[in-house]
Amino acid sequence: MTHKTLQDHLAGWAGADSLRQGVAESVHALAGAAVKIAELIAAGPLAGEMAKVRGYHEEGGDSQKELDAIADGLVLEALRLAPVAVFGSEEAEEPVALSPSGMLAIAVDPLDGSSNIDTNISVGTIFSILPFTGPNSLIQPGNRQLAAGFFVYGPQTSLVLTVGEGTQIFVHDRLSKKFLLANERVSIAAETNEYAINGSNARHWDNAVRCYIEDCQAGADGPRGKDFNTRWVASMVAEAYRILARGGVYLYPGDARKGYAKGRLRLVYEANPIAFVMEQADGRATDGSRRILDIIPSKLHQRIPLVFGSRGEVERIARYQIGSADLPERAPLFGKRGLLRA
Ligand SMILES: O=P(O)(O)OC[C@H]1O[C@](O)(COP(=O)(O)O)[C@@H](O)[C@@H]1O
Ligand SMILES: [Mg+2]
Ligand SMILES: [Mg+2]
Repeated sequence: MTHKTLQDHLAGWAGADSLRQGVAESVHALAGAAVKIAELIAAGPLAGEMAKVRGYHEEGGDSQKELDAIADGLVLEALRLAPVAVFGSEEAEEPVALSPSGMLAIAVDPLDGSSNIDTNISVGTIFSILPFTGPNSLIQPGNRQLAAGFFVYGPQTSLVLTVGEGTQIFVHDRLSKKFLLANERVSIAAETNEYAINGSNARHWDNAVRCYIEDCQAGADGPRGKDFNTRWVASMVAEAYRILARGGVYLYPGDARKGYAKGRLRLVYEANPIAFVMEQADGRATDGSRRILDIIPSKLHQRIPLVFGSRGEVERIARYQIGSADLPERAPLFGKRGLLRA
């Protein structure tokens, strides 16, 4: 069986359109960097002390691992050769100006799930490609994205990509050294019985999240009338890939811990690209109630509560948020606070 290459797929999409050709070039540049990152991850401890903490992000205080910084450098180096005017990264406080004639702005999480790189689980690189519109190009709403996606460094090195015409999955073929099309039209089941959330934060959740999870956990004996499975890899790209493959819902809500009022994830280079991929695969992504892609970012490293995955479940969670009338058994429990804490 022959598989279409990423090259052919993007060339067909871009045609003679120069903006699209720029997007295609950028995706190829990202793919080149991803293959190098995948090699380092596959070498694990043989590649050196990649999991060593080398510092803390100024914004938010999360730790930065050696490999976070190396991945960031590889992505930046690759994008210098693409028509990119400005590059924003989780690993750099400020955006970096690249080609003065570039027509694109690209925001990246070079290594998502990096707190797990020493545990041999799947991690990845997330990217969002926007048109360059001037100094604020990186903080356009997600609905302006031209393309977005993520690479997963797991048993397979995969690329999940959308250019706004559905979501496709490519797998890196080690023999031909090319990304080959494995799924041309990903479609997430609307209904699911799997949810992913870090349950250790339960005591910090607000009423809406607590009620939703309690109802799932009550299973066939509760208001949902069916049993649920919990899944939590603590690597969003791995969760997103699983949801694309077999449905499910992921939640990282805001909670009462210090610094977590808006959750943990970043709007510009985590939530927006994941939301674009999800919607193009018939799924949904919200901050609990609002569509992620319509939120206007205020700054590059802004956090946002994030819920994504199977459409029916994401929509149901929004109804818990507002204590909607079609959840009568739960409505009286809804207190003052929703997923979006002020
Ligand atoms: O450790 P926690 O709080 O459960 O958070 C896990 C989440 O944080 C992330 O690791 C955030 O991404 P980074 O690794 O890029 O900081 C997600 O991949 C994951 O879902
Ligand atoms: Mg991340
Ligand atoms: Mg990261």
